[in-house]
Amino acid sequence: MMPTALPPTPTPLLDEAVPSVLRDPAPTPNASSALNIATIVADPASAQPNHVANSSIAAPAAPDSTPGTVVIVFQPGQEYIVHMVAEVLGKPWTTETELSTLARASGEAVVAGVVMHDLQRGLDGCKSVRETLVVINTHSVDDGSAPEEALSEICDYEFLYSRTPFLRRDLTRFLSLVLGQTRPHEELRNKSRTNFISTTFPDVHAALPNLDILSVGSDAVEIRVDLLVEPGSDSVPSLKYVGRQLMLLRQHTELPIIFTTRCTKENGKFPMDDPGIFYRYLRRAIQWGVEYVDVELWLPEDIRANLAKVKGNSIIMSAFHDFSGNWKWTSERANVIFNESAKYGDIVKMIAMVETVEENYELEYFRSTIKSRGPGTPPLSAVNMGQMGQLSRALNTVFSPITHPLLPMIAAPGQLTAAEINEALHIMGQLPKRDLYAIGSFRSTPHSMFMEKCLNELGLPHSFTSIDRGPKGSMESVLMSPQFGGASVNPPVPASTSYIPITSDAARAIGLVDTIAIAPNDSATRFIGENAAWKGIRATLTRDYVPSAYKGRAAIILSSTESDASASIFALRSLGVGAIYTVGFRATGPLALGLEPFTSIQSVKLVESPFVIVSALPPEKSLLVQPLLRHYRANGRASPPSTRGKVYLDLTSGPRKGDPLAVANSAGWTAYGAEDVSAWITVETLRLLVGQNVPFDFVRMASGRTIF
Ligand SMILES: O=C1C[C@@](O)(C(=O)O)C[C@@H](O)[C@@H]1O
Repeated sequence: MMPTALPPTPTPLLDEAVPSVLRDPAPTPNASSALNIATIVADPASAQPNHVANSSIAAPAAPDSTPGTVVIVFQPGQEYIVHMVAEVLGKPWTTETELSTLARASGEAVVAGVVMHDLQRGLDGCKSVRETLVVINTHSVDDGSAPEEALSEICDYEFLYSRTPFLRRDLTRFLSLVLGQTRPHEELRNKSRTNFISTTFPDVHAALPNLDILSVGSDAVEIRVDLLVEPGSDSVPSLKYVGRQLMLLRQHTELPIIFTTRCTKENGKFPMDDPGIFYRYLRRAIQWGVEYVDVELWLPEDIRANLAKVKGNSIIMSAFHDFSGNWKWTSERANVIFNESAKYGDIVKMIAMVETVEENYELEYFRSTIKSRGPGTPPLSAVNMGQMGQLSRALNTVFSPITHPLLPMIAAPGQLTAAEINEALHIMGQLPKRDLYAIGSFRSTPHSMFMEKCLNELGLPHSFTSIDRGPKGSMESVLMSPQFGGASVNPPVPASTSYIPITSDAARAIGLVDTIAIAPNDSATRFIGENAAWKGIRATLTRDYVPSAYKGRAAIILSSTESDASASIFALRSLGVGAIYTVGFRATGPLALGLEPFTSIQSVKLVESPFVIVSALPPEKSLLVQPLLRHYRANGRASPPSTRGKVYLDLTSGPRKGDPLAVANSAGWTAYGAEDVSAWITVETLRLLVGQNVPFDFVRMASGRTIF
């Protein structure tokens, strides 16, 4: 989606206009907006501010605010990138170059644009407060140029971009990571199995057409920087080339990236005569906001230590490979290597070439000793190479390297695909066949065909059947059958349903279960009621804005019932939104605290402009949101940019009245429809049901289902 609502005129921050920019004054209501709230509110007379203070269930922790001042270094003529950063962060911006003034003045985070030639002078003037600034060099690669190395060096991070439709999302992802707003590893470290696809393309362009299918079953994508081949060069690809390749890959996958410079001794192409070159590339990868960097253990300790010091929010994967064939998991050396790796590695990867199947059992014993060390020990990702080592590739659970038939070559001897690993696990009895269901008021839908396709692609033995909810008691009997292995439930059922004895906190707070997943082994019950919808809604909301952009801002939710709105309320709360105004329903459930019903045009006039509007109205009422979208229009000059509405989420599906998405787009909102949310919900459902990751773009391209 292209950026919206860039400030049409500069919004100065440090002159007289400052108060008006930062204070978020209430917008002047536009008298011509035909706001007929009464047509939406079912029973206006009974709608009162809700002060239900009892059963409050905490929403997940809201994001931290962006710290201090974000300094955006830009090339002459590229000022728009400063505006875009400010948009993504939901913060005001300035081109004030006295960084010291800014650093001292700002209680509130701001974005300061500094043209590249002025940066050094600006930094010289603020040495004592340098650490309060996050300095990001931005560079457009559209003219084939690369950033000056000296400039990259003095900045904390660097964002390389081209002006494509992917720019906004890539920028959001980059900022979310480097500012610590998203921590992809937090989720992955708790997954029972994780895989990463080792791409081996000499040029990322070749990967793009198949990237979605290639990464089915992967939790991350490895870019083997040492295998990239820069046209016209037969040595190490330049940083300029690598930067562009990385940018391209990141624009085309939402998966975290692993940046690997594998050395010649460990089956790679990076020469080992100058370890400093590894530091240069890996340090730059951290500056580029790569989620995982692979740091080889043979590198001198000062290099590894320095990388750990500057890693920011990137995760360090320490890597050790032995190709000699003589290396033993049973030797004391295995412990020494693990301990040395654990000094600076967040994850320890150990890989050895083996000749016998017994060496897999030795590895499993070693793995168990590491596990028994308990909390504080970094997770071990360990496999054996060669055909004899394939068993260990199925048994490893932490970031297993996988390949795919569409790759030009395997990255290491004995690599398996995600499907082969799952098939092996099934044969060994580690992955029993389960009966999965879509339970709802539909028969075979494109959605269930898509699910079957995914199971097939992933080599999973499970069956997938769509069934109607049917008469009372029929769902219960499905759940009680011994083969029952999980279900997506659409429409969702109340979280209080008696035959779903355990529900997740989110499902309980939202009051609805839309997914029934198999509970972890140590649970008292066989399955657990989950809610995938709120995660889908949150993922959609944070595609073009960082989580903290929502913090403290107002939201409006339109719905005919509280239950249609509850997943949205929970998702918005998880983003730390401020006031939530409701239209069309009055909340009484666990999420009701702090919700304010709009009862009349007067109440609309009194409130601050919403940052986000969500409509969960039924199709026949869908057009009722349109006046609100026009009233709080996101473009135009009626109000200062920082007070305008930004995000519109339309959860209505099916044949509808009006075209709220078109209205939202033309009024300048960043608008998303139910299909986007549905695709994210499907991603989440698959994670919950079968523990596998299927990328959003693949789902968006290949499936579709309605949610409400
Ligand atoms: O470290 C590893 C593991 C690997 O060597 C393997 O054995 O599958 C493949 C490499 O691409 C990756 O960086």
